[in-house]
Amino acid sequence: SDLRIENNTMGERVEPTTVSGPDLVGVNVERPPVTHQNSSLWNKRQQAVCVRHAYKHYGSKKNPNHVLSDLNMTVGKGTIYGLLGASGCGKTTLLSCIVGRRRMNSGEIWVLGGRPGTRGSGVPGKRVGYMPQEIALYGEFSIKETMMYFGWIFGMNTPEIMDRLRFLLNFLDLPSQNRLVKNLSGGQQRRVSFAVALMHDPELLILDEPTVGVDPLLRQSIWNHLVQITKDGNKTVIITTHYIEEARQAHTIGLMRSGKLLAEEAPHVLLSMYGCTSLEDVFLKLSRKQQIGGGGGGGGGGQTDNNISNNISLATLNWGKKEPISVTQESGVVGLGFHQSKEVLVQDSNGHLDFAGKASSAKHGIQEACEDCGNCSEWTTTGKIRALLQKNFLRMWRNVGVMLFIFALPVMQVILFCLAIGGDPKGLKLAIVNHEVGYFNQTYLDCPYEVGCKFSNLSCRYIEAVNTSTISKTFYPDIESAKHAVARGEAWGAMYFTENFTDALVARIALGKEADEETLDSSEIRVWLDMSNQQIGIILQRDLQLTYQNFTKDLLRDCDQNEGLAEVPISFKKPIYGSNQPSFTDFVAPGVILTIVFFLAVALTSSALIIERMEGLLDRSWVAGVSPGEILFSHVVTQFVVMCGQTALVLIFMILVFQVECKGDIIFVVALTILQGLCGMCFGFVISAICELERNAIQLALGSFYPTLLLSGVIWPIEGMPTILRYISTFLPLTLATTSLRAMMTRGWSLLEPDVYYGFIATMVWIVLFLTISLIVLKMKRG
Ligand SMILES: Nc1ncnc2c1ncn2[C@@H]1O[C@H](COP(=O)(O)OP(=O)(O)OP(=O)(O)O)[C@@H](O)[C@H]1O
Repeated sequence: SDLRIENNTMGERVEPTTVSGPDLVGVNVERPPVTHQNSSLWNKRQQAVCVRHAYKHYGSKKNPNHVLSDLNMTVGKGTIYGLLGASGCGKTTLLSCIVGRRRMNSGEIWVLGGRPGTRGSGVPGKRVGYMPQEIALYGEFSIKETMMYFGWIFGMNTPEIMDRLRFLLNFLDLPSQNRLVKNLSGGQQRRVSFAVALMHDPELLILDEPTVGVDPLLRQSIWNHLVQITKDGNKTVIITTHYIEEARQAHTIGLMRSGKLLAEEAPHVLLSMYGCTSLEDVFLKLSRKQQIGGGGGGGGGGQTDNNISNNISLATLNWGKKEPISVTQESGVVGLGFHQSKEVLVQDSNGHLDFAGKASSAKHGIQEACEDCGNCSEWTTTGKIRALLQKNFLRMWRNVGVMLFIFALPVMQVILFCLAIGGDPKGLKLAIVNHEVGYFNQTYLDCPYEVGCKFSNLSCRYIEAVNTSTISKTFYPDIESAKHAVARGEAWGAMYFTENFTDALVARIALGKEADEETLDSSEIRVWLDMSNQQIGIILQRDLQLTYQNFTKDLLRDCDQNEGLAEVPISFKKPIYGSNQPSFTDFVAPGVILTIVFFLAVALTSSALIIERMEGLLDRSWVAGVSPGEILFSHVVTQFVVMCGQTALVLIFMILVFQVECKGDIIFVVALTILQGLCGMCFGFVISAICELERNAIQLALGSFYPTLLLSGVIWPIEGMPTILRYISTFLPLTLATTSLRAMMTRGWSLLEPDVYYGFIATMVWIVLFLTISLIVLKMKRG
C-alpha cells in the first residue's frame, strides 16, 4: 500500500498511519479518511509529546535571542526519539519546555495527552524521568541516599526503591551503593544521574546527552536498554546526543537547527532519502539546504509554505522528489512524515483505528495518572517533604564548612563583639609636665604630698588620683616636649601644672569671686588632647574631669567641708532605665544579635538555593514533581531549626556568658530574634530569585549588609541622622526590630508597648513583602 501525505480540508497535514522504528518495518496502513482538522490535531496531542508552533527567546524583547522559532515536533508513544543538532541550537531549551521547566513565549505543548504543569497531567512529576545535561546530583550523598531521595520524591516506598536500586547498580555497572557521589568518576556520576531518571520506570524518559563520558560498551548497553523498554509501546524516550551515529538506533530522529526541526524521520528513511551513509552527512546536507533556503538565524523567515507543520519531512523539502516516498521493506524504511506509535499500529492492523477510542484510552491514561496522584497525593507530599528535609539536613551535616558557618560563626561573632566592643581603652599615654616639683628622669620619684587637710603639692595629689588603668602617665620636662610627644602620636594628651599650682588653687577656693585672673590662670590644669579619636578623647576628658571631682571631694571631706560643693549643680539621680555609666555594649548588643541572625540566614538561604539551582538540582527536583512551595517549605523548616540553634547560642553567649543586660521577657526576645532570622531567610529567597550566579548573590548580600547596619540604628541612634535618612531608616527590616529588642532588653518593656510590638509587626510585614517579591521574580523568570 502507498504511503501518502495528505492535506485535509483545513490545510493541516494529515499523517498517514504507520509505524516507525527499526524493529517494525514495512507495515503501511492506510488511515481512515479524516475530514476534520481538529481530529488530526487532537490525534497529535495524544502522542507522547506534541509541540506546535513553539516560540521561545531569551533576553529582552528589544534584543531577543530566538532559540525556538515556530517549531513543531511529534513524538510517538513507545518510540525512541533522537533529537540531534549543533551545540546551542536549542535542544535543552526545547526539552526544558517539554518537561515544564520553562515556559514558551507562544505555542503549545502536549505531553502524554496533557499540558505540562496542569493539574493531573503528571508532568512535571512521576510520569517523566529527566536526566539533565549537568550531573545534577548531591555530591555529599551516597548512591543509595541519592536513590532514596529521588525515590521518595517519586512516591516510591523504601522496598521498591531498594529493588530498583539493586537492578540499576547491576545494569549500569555502578560501584558500591555506599560510595559518595562526589568521589565517583565523571562517567560513574553520569550513570548515577541516568539511574535516577530510570528509577521510577517513567512513561516518558527525557535524556539530555546521557552518553557523554560513558564508555562505548556501556553506551551500547544503555541504547539496548532504551530499545528494550520501548518495545512494548508503553514507554517513550527522547534523547539528545552529540554522537550522531548512535542515534541510528532511535525510531525517529529530529534534526534541529536554527530553532526548527529540519526533518523528523526514521533514521533509515533519512539515510536512504539523501543517499548518505551517515546521519552526520544527512544533517550537513539538510543544514546547507536550509541555508540556501534562507532559513537560518532562528527566524525561519525563509521557510517555504510547504512546511506546514514545520516538521520538514523530506518530501516537503522538495529534495528532488515531489512524490511521497515509498520505501521497500528490505531497506527497513517504512515511510515519511508519520509519527504513529506502535500502539496505534497494533490497533491499525487490527482494523480498529478509532479516534474516539484513542481519546478514551488517552483519557484513561491521564485518569490513571490522576488517580495515582490522587490516591497517594498526601503520601507523596509527605514523602517529598521527608526527602527534601532529609536532603537539607544531610547536606548540612556532611559539609563541615557549612556546619562551622551555621554554629561556630555566630558564637565567634558574639565572643568577638563582647570582647572587642564597649570596653574602656587602657594604657592611654598622658604626657605630664609638673612645674610645681622638679623633673627627674621622666618619673616623679619625688612628688610628695600630704594626705588630710593639707595644702602642699596638690598637683601630686591630683596626679596620684588619675586612674592608672586607663591612663598611663609619662613625665616630660617642659610643655613643648610634652606637646611634641602628642603631635608625634606618642601620647594622647599633654597635661601641665604651673609652678605655684597649689597656692593658686587654695587662693581660688578661698577668694571665690574675689580671685584675680592670675590666680585663676595659675590654678588651672592645662590639657592638650589629641581629639582625632573621638572615643579616646571623650574618655580622657571624662576621666580627667571625674578625677578632679573626686580629688576636690576628697580634699573637702578631709577639711571637714561639705563635699557636695565639689559637684556640678546638676544632680543625676538613679536613672529610670539603665545606669549612670551606660555601657556601649548594652546599646549595641540588641542590634548585633539581630544582625548576626538576619545576615547568616540571608547567606545560608541564598547560597543553598543558588548552588542547588546552578548545579541543576532544583530543576531536577522540580521535574520530578517537587513544587516550588514544597522546596520553600522544606527550606523554611530547615532554616527554622537552624535559626533556633543559632538564636539559642547567640543569646546564651550574649546574656549568660557576657552578662549583657536583658530585663525583658526572654520568650519575646527569642521570638523576635527567630522572626528576624526568618526575615533574613526571606531576603535570601529574594536574592536567590534575582541572582543567577553565586557571585552576584554574594555581591548583593554584602552590598546590603553595610547600608542596613549603618541605617538601622544598630551602632548609632537614628535620631542623629538627617531627617530624610531617618525616614528611610525606619522602613528598613532591622530598624524597628532593633528598637524593639533594645526596649525589651534594656528597659524590660513588654509586648504591650508600641516600641516593642512595632518591631514584631514590621518584621512580619517584611517577611510577607520578601516572599511576595520572590514569587513575582520567579514567575517572571519562568517565562
Ligand atoms: N538561561 C538562559 N538565558 C539566556 N540564554 C540562554 C539560556 N539558556 C540557553 N540560552 C541560549 O539559548 C541557546 C540554546 O541553548 P540550549 O542550551 O538550549 O542549546 P543546546 O542545543 O542544548 O546546546 P548543547 O548541545 O551545547 O547543550 C544558546 O544560544 C544559549 O546560549
